[in-house]
Amino acid sequence: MLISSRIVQSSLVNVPLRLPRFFTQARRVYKEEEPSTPLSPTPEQPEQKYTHFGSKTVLKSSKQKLVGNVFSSVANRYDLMNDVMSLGIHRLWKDHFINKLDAGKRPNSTAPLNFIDVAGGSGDIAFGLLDHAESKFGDTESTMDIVDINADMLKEGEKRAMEQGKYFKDPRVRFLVSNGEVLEEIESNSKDIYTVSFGIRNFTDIQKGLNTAYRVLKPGGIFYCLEFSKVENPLMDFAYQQWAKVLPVMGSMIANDYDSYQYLVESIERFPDQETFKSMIEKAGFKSAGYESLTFGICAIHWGIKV
Ligand SMILES: COc1cc(O)cc(C/C=C(\C)CC/C=C(\C)CC/C=C(\C)CC/C=C(\C)CC/C=C(\C)CCC=C(C)C)c1O
Ligand SMILES: C[S@@+](CC[C@H](N)C(=O)[O-])C[C@H]1O[C@@H](n2cnc3c(N)ncnc32)[C@H](O)[C@@H]1O
Repeated sequence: MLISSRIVQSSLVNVPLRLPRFFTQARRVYKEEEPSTPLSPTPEQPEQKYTHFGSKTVLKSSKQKLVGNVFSSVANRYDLMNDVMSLGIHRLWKDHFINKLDAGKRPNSTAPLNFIDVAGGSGDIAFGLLDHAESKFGDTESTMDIVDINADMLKEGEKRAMEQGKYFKDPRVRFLVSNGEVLEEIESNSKDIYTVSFGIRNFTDIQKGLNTAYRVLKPGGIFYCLEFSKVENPLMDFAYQQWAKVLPVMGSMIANDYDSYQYLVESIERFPDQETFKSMIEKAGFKSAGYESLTFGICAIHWGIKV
């Protein structure tokens, strides 16, 4: 019997797991650790909080630049590396994310939606959301702000829009270089849908990013996040950890960049687990917060509503 690709696809994205009790793992707690060898503050550098850059402890003021260097370095091989590292499964995650949100101006509605895709990079989610709104609801009016702190990554998005002949120099679509933790150009209470995909993990202050998402959303607006998370099944976690060890080697061989992919692996490890991140979403003020783990918890979709 031919197994339809959709059955295979859905089994790779969302595996209904009934874990026996002895399989459950203690939840790893996300916390900012003080540096093991604290840099003593100098007169030029008053006491500064530290943060992590992957597994390294760095001055908080330097993280944004370090992350910027990483994404400027990976930008031109970003799409290829995603397919290689995830065996193409990242596409299934993103399709599921877009279909589950199912956003678009309904035919009987007069008000187009205002989307913002933060850390939008090469446009996978932003373009996918607009395509979905148009194909499912005939929506060609909703607007999209694609925001990213890194101009090189945004250039990849603009290049794709130009090559595909869609959304380039489109009055509905803006490409904005801006920090997702602040979004100073975005008015409060102005957006209907806020999405962030594989981006918030890289923020210097994740809670600040969530608080800003809350600020820019309208009452009734939806926060929607796709991010790496914690693998709940110990056997799958073991296999995943072995795979993760290979990612920097792939980065070195394909993109000539071992360190950026070592950072990727370490940043995934540092990101809070599903429940902890849900609590952070609630702390920002969102209600009805929830999540869905995908592919054994390799990543998860989290959401919340601004009431
Ligand atoms: C610097 O930061 C980044 C740089 C960059 O270029 C991209 C990103 C964003 C990254 C992604 C969107 C994808 C990254 C991919 C991974 C972290 C790997 C995910 C791994 C898998 C989906 C496969 C896991 C493999 C195993 C568990 C090994 C055993 C199983 C198989 C080989 C068969 C496949 C079966 C399953 C997957 C269940 C970035 O942040
Ligand atoms: C792995 S890429 C994700 C791109 C895209 N959302 C996707 O799903 O493929 C992470 C993106 O987050 C961006 N980023 C990191 N820190 C950011 C910040 N503070 N504000 C906005 N974007 C940020 C990076 O520049 C990069 O483009």
